[in-house]
Amino acid sequence: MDFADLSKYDDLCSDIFLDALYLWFKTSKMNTDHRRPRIPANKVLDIIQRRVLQERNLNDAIVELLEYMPNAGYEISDTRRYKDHGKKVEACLVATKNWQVGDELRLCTGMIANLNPSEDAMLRQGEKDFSIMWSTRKGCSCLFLGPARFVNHDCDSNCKFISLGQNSVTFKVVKEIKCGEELTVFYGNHYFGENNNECRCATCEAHGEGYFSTYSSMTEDDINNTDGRRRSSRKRKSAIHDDYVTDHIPRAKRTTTSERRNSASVMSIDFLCGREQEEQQQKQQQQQQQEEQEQQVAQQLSSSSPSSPSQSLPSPSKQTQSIHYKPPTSPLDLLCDAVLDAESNKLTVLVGPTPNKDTTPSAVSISMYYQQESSPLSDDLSSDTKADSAVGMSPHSHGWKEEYDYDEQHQQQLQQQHTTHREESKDINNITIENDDEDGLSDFLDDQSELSSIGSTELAEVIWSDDDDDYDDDEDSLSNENNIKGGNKKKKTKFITSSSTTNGEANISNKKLACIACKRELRREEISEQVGCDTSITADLVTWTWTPSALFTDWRPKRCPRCERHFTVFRQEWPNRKIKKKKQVQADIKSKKTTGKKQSSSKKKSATKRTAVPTPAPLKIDLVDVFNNDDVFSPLDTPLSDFSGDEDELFNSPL
Ligand SMILES: C[S@@+](CC[C@H](N)C(=O)[O-])C[C@H]1O[C@@H](n2cnc3c(N)ncnc32)[C@H](O)[C@@H]1O
Repeated sequence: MDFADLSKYDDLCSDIFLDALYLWFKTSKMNTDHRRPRIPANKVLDIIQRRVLQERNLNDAIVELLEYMPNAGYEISDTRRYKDHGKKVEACLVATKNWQVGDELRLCTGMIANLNPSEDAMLRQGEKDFSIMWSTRKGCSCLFLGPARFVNHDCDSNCKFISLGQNSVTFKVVKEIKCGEELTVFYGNHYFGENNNECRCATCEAHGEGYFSTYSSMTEDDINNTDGRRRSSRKRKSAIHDDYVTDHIPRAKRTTTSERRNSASVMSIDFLCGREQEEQQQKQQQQQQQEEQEQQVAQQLSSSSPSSPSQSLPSPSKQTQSIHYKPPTSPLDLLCDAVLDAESNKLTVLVGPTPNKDTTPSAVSISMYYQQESSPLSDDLSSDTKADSAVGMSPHSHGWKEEYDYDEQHQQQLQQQHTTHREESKDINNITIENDDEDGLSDFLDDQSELSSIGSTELAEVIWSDDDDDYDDDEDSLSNENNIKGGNKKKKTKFITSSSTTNGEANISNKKLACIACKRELRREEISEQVGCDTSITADLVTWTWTPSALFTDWRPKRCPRCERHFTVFRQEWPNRKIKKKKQVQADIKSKKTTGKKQSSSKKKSATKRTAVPTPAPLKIDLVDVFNNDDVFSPLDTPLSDFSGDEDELFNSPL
């Protein structure tokens, strides 16, 4: 991919998937003439449906989609730290889970395209040099785009760049990161002026350095030239370019002025090139040379043809700020192109109890996340309900998994899956869908995602109570059976995980909805207010962060009132489902009552606390079928929340 393509794709994808659907401001664009494609979200869905689902041509676009997902362990968020004294908002990367040293953010990648000197100059002229790296090895500047390009610099960063295959970059965690913290890398020693004295990172602020240092660090000229105010980082950068001595330039090639300039003001990617990748880099260089030769030949050929479109294109030096070297392509084509070029594949959505191993790691799951009571749940695989479609490739077990002690047998099973998965994906150093894995998505699943992505939608049991506000009752002390039997009208929602029901024993726990990021519990009234629904159906609400899965639904994301960063509350897909489950549970309770007399007294005691519910078969919805089947629902026309079709057909049909 050359830099022009990369720029266009990045502009397009940021526009569609970030600006239009997620952020409330526009992210910076490489092409100043970039216009938001007049493709409504439905159209995007349509494209995905036709090109990806029907034609079954998945490719790196799916990877791109997954990369933009929050449960990759990060999300693209907003910050006012870095520009215009907090007046201008910029993008940043924020962790959506805890990360540990050594973890790799495999779903936060950036692509690098080489820049030739004129392209480089053009970008600088148009002040589009906010994401340029210098590669000593390649001896050229590189354009760095993709989700990873939103990483900001910190002088004591918590991540570092690492190479992820050819021309792809990701991050390795070098300092423990807590959920909600910004992900940062170290760009270089002089990226923000000499010795980064215009750096506005949190570390500089804490130590009174960089931009936050006293004016004593400014030269008299600086003060005179700026009426006592600091020059902008960019002005300062250019002002000091020529003052640089080579000693200031870390590891960059120190030959020409322009190269020194590059080195001073761009991120260095030297450290991406570990020794173990030497060979790969050489191959890369060879391939690059070959490509360049091919390009030259192609250029010669095209210039010999008068009708050639490339001839009408302006030379880079005549370009203004746009990066269109190629004949304009419609955004639709761009998106389609990005979506094509992959092996035939099938995207499956699982909605239902924890599927067995055979169905697992490949699925993109619509699942839910409920925050547990603070007491550990020994009998409940609460983690089954974590919202996810893809998560990071953390080599460690941590995060929620640490917090909850769950079914041992299930844990072993999952660990085994994880090991198998790890072995299968050991050699993969690039995020591509290219393994033998049936759905090709297992690479995106780790010890967490295997649990969460395959996670079950729990069986919801509703119990009615007189005290609607009593949200904090100890559910363990409650018996569903007793509550119903005793005519207690307090409404309680109990969730019975499939993992527990496999033991023939229903483990029940009352769960609260909470923001995934800030963990703030959301009260039903609040949720009702947010989603505009009656409090009586808040049991159907689930917490989500933004995910492409939401593209396939009509869920309306809302921001968490506290952290104001995460889209939190959505309607469940099929609100009426609860009623079915309730009936089912009641029926089970009834049948249990008749057989209950036969139970031993100890078993009786246990039966009053827990209700065994047969595990329904997991509902696998082939998106192709779903999208094609108007009888089920059409995500393009009918909001899922309005779905009033035959649920029995949906939930009880054989898979
Ligand atoms: C690779 S981009 C990072 C993403 C950027 N925030 C955005 O919204 O596009 C680099 C730009 O981020 C800003 N930036 C990142 N770290 C910074 C820091 N420590 N101090 C000042 N500006 C910073 C500068 O504007 C810089 O040109």
